[in-house]
Amino acid sequence: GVTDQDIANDAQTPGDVLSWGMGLQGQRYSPLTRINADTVKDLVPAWSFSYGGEKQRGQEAQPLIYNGKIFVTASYSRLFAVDAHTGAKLWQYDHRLPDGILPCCDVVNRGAALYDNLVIFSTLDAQLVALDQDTGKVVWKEKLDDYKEGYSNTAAPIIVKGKVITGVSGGEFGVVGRVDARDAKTGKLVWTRPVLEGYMGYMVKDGQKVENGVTGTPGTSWAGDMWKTGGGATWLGGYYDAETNLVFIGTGNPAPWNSHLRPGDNLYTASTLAIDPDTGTIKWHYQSTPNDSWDFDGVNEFVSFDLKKDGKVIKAGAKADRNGYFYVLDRTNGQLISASPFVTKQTWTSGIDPKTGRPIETGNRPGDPTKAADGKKGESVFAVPGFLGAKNWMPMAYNRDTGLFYVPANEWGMDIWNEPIAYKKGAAYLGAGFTIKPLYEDYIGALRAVDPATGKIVWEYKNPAPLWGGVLTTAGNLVFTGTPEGFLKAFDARTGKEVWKFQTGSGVVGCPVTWEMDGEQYIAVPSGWGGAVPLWGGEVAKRVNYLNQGGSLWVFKLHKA
Ligand SMILES: O=C(O)c1cc(C(=O)O)c2c(n1)C(=O)C(=O)c1cc(C(=O)O)[nH]c1-2
Ligand SMILES: [Ca+2]
Repeated sequence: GVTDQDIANDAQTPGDVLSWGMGLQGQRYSPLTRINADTVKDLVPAWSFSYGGEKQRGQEAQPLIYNGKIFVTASYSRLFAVDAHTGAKLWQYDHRLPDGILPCCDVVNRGAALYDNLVIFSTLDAQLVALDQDTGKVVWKEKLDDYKEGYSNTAAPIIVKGKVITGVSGGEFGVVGRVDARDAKTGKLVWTRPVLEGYMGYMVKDGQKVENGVTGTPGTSWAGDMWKTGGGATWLGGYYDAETNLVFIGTGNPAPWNSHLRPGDNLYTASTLAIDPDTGTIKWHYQSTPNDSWDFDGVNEFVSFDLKKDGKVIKAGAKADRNGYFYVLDRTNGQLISASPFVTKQTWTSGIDPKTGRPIETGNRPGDPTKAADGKKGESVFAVPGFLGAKNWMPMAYNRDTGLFYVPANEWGMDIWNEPIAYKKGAAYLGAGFTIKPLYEDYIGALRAVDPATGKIVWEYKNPAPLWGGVLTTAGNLVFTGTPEGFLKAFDARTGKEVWKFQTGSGVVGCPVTWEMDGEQYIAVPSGWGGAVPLWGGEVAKRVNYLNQGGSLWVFKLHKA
């Protein structure tokens, strides 16, 4: 079975892919070189596997590879085990979902975690399920929270020292964002850490709840009782860095979207948190969007890397935030090193104050509805980025050879206005209306190579439709990502030149991975258009809706002459 040591070594062992991020730091970098910028022209399909059924929605997952098997999750909380050599189905698990689930942004799932002989994934009705890797039978199942209150789960769990670490979705329903650690073999809770100031966390000792401290004093960052239903969903899960022994997890938007109802910074929403995996203590936090008024959310992944600057090596981490800034922080203490825009336009700040780390706002916020003539609709403003973000959930990759981050970015803005809203359990809690708008005729998506030492964009690839898939980079000087137009594409990691593409038959919003098996290198990526763009993208979505939906897993290898 998969051990803690195997998981700790994941990034260095190209024969398997055991964790979300292809290694717990989340660099999505493979040392493999057989498929490289020269040979990639000979990359051809080895096989493809259809997910079947009528449940054809966004396939955002990152496959896992272990022991000749591929474990891949699919829309509607399904999980397939497939023979990595032949593409034959080994087994399939269909989670029985109740009618009343409340996912905000499509019925997606981003992947599983492997531990011992288990494959563990979370479901849209906010459960965590552990299956036997050989049979697909349920070994344990735990309720994370109540789906009727708006809790759901779309993220891949991670395993840190025998514990399975999860977040929750539901920021659009006023849930309480939190991080949980459970014993990966049994599913039993070890600790829980709410991420809204005011809430108490606790550990479980001998079956008893032992409180382990409040998260802060809400009075200073939240108005009144607003913190109690304040969102901050941890909906993308986290990464872990062994050098600092910290779990890095992003927190989403404060609830409701209407920021006039919750004056203050609203800690710890729209932040990066560093959490001690042994106790659940928050060691540091960095809030990128205080009092978020645009659904900039901030859940984006924080990727650990060694920053080489002025002849020194700094233990750093980087985050391409939905708010348009590429942040580099000292990952030992959360101090800001740099923040640079990675999109061409943003309207909400004139920059990030390097001393305080806070945004310098321009006042480009939707107006207060209580100040409007009719008391119902506040002044509408045009704001950039749009609420789907300069970058959404789709994970970037870091290449240790080029020293560059590859960021799947989008260029769009929105008209946004605020409306009155009151909290009601299980109902949408926005208090805002919006229309997303493209900025440019010829592209929305842009894959950008960002130099973390300077913040400069070294190259870019422009895509007509928004980019919505994860990124993979390799020592073969390659970067892979998918497009809603149906392609998996490969780029030269140094120049950005497109060197290969393949049409998969539906939009690619999944996360590609690579591994080595019997002396050959393979690439796998799920295909299947969906996610938030077709649901919320308005006129933007029309730019892409020429491909059918449909779920499948594509696997490629080099053609032998
Ligand atoms: O606040 C939340 O709880 C939450 C959850 C999710 C999710 O679980 O997928 C998304 C969002 N917010 C969100 O704001 C968003 O833009 C989004 C896009 C997607 C997607 O899978 O395409 N999910 C989500
Ligand atoms: Ca959200």
